[in-house]
Amino acid sequence: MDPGSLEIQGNSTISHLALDIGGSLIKLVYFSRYEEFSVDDNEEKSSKESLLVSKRYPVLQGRLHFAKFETSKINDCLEFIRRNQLHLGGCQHGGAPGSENCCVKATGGGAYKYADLFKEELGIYLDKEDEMDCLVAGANFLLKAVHEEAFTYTDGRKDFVQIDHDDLYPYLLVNIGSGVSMIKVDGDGKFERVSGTNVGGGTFWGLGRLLTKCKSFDELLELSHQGNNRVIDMLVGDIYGGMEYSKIGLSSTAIASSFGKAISDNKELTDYSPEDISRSLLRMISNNIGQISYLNALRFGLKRIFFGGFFIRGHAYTMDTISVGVHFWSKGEAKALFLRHEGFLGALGAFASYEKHGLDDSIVRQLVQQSPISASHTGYKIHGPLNGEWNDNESIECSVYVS
Ligand SMILES: Nc1ncnc2c1ncn2[C@@H]1O[C@H](COP(=O)(O)OP(=O)(O)OP(=O)(O)O)[C@@H](O)[C@H]1O
Ligand SMILES: CC(C)(CO)[C@@H](O)C(=O)NCCC(=O)O
Repeated sequence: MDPGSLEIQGNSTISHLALDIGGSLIKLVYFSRYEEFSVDDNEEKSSKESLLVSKRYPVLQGRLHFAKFETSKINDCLEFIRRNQLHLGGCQHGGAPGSENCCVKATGGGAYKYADLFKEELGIYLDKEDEMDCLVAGANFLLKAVHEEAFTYTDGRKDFVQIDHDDLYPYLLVNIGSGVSMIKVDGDGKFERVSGTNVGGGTFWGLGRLLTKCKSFDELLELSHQGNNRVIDMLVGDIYGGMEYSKIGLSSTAIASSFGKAISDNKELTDYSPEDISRSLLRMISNNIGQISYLNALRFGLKRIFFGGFFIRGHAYTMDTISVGVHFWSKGEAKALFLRHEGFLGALGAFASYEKHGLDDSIVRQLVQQSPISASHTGYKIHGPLNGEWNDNESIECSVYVS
C-alpha cells in the first residue's frame, strides 16, 4: 500500500480527501482507486476524452466521490470521515494522525473556523486553499474534464452544451451559496471577483424557515413546487387593472413588487400558505441574482454565465427563473448555464490543488472522466426534480494522471 492511501473494501484505496466548509454546507470530495497503470510518452488514449501525455505517467483509475453535510451538523461530518477513515489518506510517510504530516486540503471559511476542531477530533491539519481560487479551479475542471457538465434550461427542457476548450473564456461564474460571489474568469487561475450579493441561498433558507416553519431546506423547496407566487406578489396587472405596460416591455403577469400584495391584503402571515410564501421567496431571490448576474455580464461584455452553488439544487423553478431573467434583461444576448456538480466547485478545486499529498507523493496532473457517464452506467443522476431525486452521495468514474 502506498503512503497516503488507505485500503478499503477489497481492492479499493481512498486518497485525496478535500473539504469545502461553507456557511451552510460542508462538501467532501475524495478519490477511491481500484487500478493503477501508466501511460507512455505521447501515447494517446483511445477514449473519447483522449489526452496526449508527453511522459510516462502513472494513471490511477477509480471513482471520485461526493458527499455533503450541514455545517451546523459538523459532528456528523467528522463521524463520516472517521468511520470511513477518509482522513488517513492525507497522512504521508506513515505519519500518524496528529503529526504534522497529516494534512487535508480544505477551503471555505470553515477551513479557518474549524481548523482546531479537525485537529482535536481527527488529528489532521487543514491545509487551507483560497475559496475563490478553488471555485474557479473547480469550475474550469468540470467544464473541461467532465462530459455533459453544463446545460441550459429553457421551458422545462435542459440542453447540454458542448464546451469548446479553446473558446471557454471569458465567462462569468456565479456561485450561489449562503451568499453569492460573481467572478469573471479569464483562464486557469486568471480571474477577478467582480461582485457579490448577500441575498443568496442563506437568505432563502433563513427567511423561508422563519416564514413557513419548515424543518429542512428540501421541505422548503418542495413547498415551492405547489405554491402560486401571484397570491403574494404584486403583478403589473394588479397595478394596471389587468393590463400590461407594453411601452416599457412589462407583461401584465410580470412581478411589479415581490411580496407586494401583502401590504394591501389586510392579512396575517398565517393567512398565507407556506407553499405560496416559499414560491414567492424563491422567485424573488432567483430573480434578483439573475438580474445582478446579467448586469455584471454586461459590465464586462460576457456572453456566458455559469451558475453554481448548492442553492440551485437542479431545481426547475429556480433555474427557470434565473434563465428567464438573464434572457429577458439581456434581450437574448447572454445565456445562463448550469452545472451538474453545482455545489462541489470549491471542494473540487481544493482536490485539484493537491501537490505533495496523496498517492506516491505525487502531483495530481490531470483528472479525466473515464467515459461519458449515463445514469445506468454509474448510478449518477442529474440533481433534483429534473429527473428524479437528488442523491447526496454521488461518484464519477475517472482517472487521475499523476507525475
Ligand atoms: N440540505 C441543505 N441544507 C441547507 N441548505 C441547503 C441544503 N441544500 C441546499 N441548500 C442551499 O444551499 C446553500 C448553501 O450552498 P453552498 O453549499 O454552495 O454554500 P456555502 O459554501 O455553504 O456558503 P458560502 O460559500 O457562502 O460560505 C444554502 O444556503 C441553501 O440555500
Ligand atoms: C463571504 C463568502 C465569500 C463566503 O463564502 C460568500 O458568502 C459571499 O460571497 N457572500 C456575499 C458577500 C458580498 O459580496 O456581499
